[in-house]
Order: sequence, then C-alpha cells, then structure tokens
Amino acid sequence: MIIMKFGGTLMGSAQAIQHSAGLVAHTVQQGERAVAVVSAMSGVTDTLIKVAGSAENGDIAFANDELALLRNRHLNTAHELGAAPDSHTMLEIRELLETLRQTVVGVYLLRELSPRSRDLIVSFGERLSAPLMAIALQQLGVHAHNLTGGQAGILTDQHFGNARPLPEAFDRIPARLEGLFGAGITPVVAGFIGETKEGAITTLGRGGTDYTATIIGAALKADEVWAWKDVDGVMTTDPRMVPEAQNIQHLSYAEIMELAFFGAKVLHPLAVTPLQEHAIPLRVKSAADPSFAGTLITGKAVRNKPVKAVTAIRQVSIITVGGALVGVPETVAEIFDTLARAQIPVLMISQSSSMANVSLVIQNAYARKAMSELKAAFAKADLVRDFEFQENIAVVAIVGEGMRGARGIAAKLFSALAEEGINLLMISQGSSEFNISLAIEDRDVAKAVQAAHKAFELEKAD
Ligand SMILES: Nc1ncnc2c1ncn2[C@@H]1O[C@H](COP(=O)(O)OP(=O)(O)O)[C@@H](O)[C@H]1O
Ligand SMILES: N[C@@H](CC(=O)OP(=O)(O)O)C(=O)O
Repeated sequence: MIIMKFGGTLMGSAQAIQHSAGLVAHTVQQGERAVAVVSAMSGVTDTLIKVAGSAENGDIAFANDELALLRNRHLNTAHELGAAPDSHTMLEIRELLETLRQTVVGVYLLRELSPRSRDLIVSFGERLSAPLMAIALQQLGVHAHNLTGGQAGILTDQHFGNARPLPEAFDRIPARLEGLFGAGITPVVAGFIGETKEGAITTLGRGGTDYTATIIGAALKADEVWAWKDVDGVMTTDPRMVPEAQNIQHLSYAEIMELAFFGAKVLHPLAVTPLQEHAIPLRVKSAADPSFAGTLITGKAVRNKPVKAVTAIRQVSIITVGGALVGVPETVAEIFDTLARAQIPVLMISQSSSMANVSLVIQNAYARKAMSELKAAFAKADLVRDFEFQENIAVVAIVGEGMRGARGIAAKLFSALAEEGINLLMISQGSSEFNISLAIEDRDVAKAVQAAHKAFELEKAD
C-alpha cells in the first residue's frame, strides 16, 4: 500500500494532472494498492482566501470575477481530461462551483467571515481538484472514486485554520476506505481538509495536503508515503535561492521536522508525526524523474555530515521585553502564558543571562497582536517597562543530527556570516543540538543562506 501526495503544481493543469495520474496508475497496475491525496490546483487556495476576504469587505465584483475564472479553469480542465458534459463527475464539479458561489454570497450579505466559514470556502480548492484526478485515473483504466477529507474519515478538532486529527480518525479512515479497496477502487482524497464531529469542514494549515497523506498512511499502516514534488526531493536549501542546492538522500523524522519548522517549504511541519509510531517511511520524489530515489525519510539518523541543510524564514519580527526582570521568574512565565493564551507561536527565544530582557522571534502575521497582548498583560507591572519591536527580520537555520557533539560548527557558521559582513541579532541552539538558528536583517537573507551553504560544502553531492 502506497499513499501518493500531489501538490498544487502537480495538479495545476490537465497536462500536469494526466502526468500525476500516470504515476498512480503505474503503481496500481503493478498490483499495488494506492491512495491519491491531492491539493487544490496551483494558486487556487490563495485565490479563495482573497475571494473570502473581498466578500467580507463588500467587494462582490472582485469575488465574482475570480469565481468566474475558477469556474472556467475547473470546467475546462475536466473537459480536457475527457469528462463527458453529462457525466456524474462533471455534474459534481458544477454543483460544487454553485455551492461555492452561494457560500461567498452568504459571506457578502452578512459581511461576516468566521474562521469556520473561511475554512468552508477554502475547502472548495481540494474538493474541486479531487474529481479531476479521479477523471484522469478513469481515463487510464484505473477505477477511482474521489472523497473529501471528512468522507475519508479525517475527523479533526475544531481549530479552524489549523485543525489536528482526533484519535478516532485513525480507526475511521480504514473503515471508510477498505470497502473501496475491496471493490478494486483507488480512493482519491481531497487533501488539506478534515471534518469536526458535527460535520463542519476544517483545514489542517497551509501546505496541509502532506499531512493528510501521512494521516492516511498511518491509519492504513501503509508501506510508504510518497510526496511527489516539482523538485528532486528535499534539497540542501531552497533551490530558488541557491541553484547549487543538492538532493539529500536520507533524513530522519526529527531532521525534516526541524527543516520544515525553520521554513523549508517542501513539507508541512507536522507531516511526519503520524508516521513515527509505525515507522512508516516517507519519500519525497521528483514527478519529472520518477526513477530517481529522491529523499527517504525514516526514524534513523544518517550522520554522514554534520550539517544537512540550510533554511530561512522571512517575514518575521523580533519583540524584546525588558525592564527589571532580574530575580522575577514569574515575569518570564507571564510572557509565555500571554502568548500561549493568544495562540501565538514563537519561533525563537533568547534571554539575556542577567534576565534583564527576553527577545522573541514571531511571524509578522502574529507580531502586532503579540505586542499588544504583552503590553496589555504588563500594563500594571512597573517592573516591565520596555517593549522593542524590530521589523524586517529573517531567521536562518542549519540542521543535521550529525551536529550533536561535533565541534566548531557554530564557529564555522559565525565566521562565514562575519566574512559577508552580516550582523547577528539573535542566536539559538536547540538543546537537541541538531539545529542552530540565527535572526538577521531580512536584506541579508540570500547572502547568509548562500554563505552557510558554501561553508558546510553542501553543494557537493552526498
Ligand atoms: N529544502 C528544500 N528542498 C526542496 N524544496 C524546497 C526547499 N526549500 C524550499 N523549497 C521549495 O519548495 C517547493 C516545493 O514545495 P511546494 O511547491 O509547496 O510543493 P507542493 O505544492 O508539491 O506541496 C520547491 O519547488 C522549492 O522551490
Ligand atoms: N492547497 C493548500 C494545501 C496544500 O498542501 O497545498 P500544496 O500541496 O500545493 O502546498 C495550500 O495551498 O496550502
């Protein structure tokens, strides 16, 4: 049993979908069971988020124009894939497009967009692409049936926008899919979305289709999960920033989580978590070159070199809380409590040894809110007086389990950046010792990533 994930680029046009379907068909025709898990066509999720926002703000003309483009794109793609105008799938796509339109009109009339209604609108991207993959598979002679995340058994909590699977999902998924396998049907599951116990649609966070695939993989105890990509695999850094980036042959679950957390766009940060318990391997493979092994991700750490990859997160800010924090540990606890209550994730933390201040790196999307929550929490405390806010920050991280116990790694990184004249604003090393992260000014990010990549000789193939 192989679970295969296809992202937006690999679902981006009729031609791309045909190629992706060919990869599934190849496996099924070898007698292997497969589940295809698909993302929305490229750009569709972003468009739906904009459409939802413009309906809320009363700009229905913009929403209508974008919906018309989405309608044409999906109907034309279905047609190009060979769906007959009166076929069941074509009817399903038309119905979905109409329900989407009505939902957007509802938001416009109410001028109200809750996280729940935003998730409902955004879910149409994947709900519309799954039937397209089913059509392409049918054309290749593979019996296929498309399902939403909820229909496939992905039961989640109610955390709209960032939902997590409930333990029951892992029993429900096999119950929902095994009947299809029994009938020789390949399930095509809409990625990124799940359903609460009450039947409301949730999303698993941006890039969540990887997570859908691994949740299904764990629930079905699949042999492997394959995330097909438009790159050779997980690379030593973002190939768009450093063209010399190389494919990494092997990563551990811990290493990929660290990479994803520190900004490598290639996988959802939680994607491997469901696989760990059953030690199911995840492969990141190139759709353009399916015979290439890509990256194999397992529980085992291969320490062939200390640093495996360099990543960067942009669009972050530093908040520094200062004053007389010395000897008042409750103040530090209050800082983290306040952020936790407001559900604001913190990317990096540093505390001066005198406890005179605490600096936090926070994504721009949450930074203003973090600042106002902290100011409000300490409004009556005389001890905490200074709040500093630095914008245009980036975090660069190096990752590798081989760093543990290796000497001179930090020194090499710092001197490589010093040679480029890059100023380090914050430094942090995880206690696990397999990442070092640095906050720098955003304008230095490309130079810093290139310098770190070169210093650890990552342009040399494994
Ligand atoms: N370390 C990395 N390894 C591979 N790709 C990376 C890395 N960092 C950033 N990327 C970028 O991530 C892209 C793949 O992610 P994404 O487009 O979200 O995939 P998908 O839509 O298939 O899930 C690549 O095209 C690449 O530019
Ligand atoms: N469509 C969703 C989910 C996803 O995983 O997409 P992709 O595989 O194209 O990154 C998003 O854009 O976030």
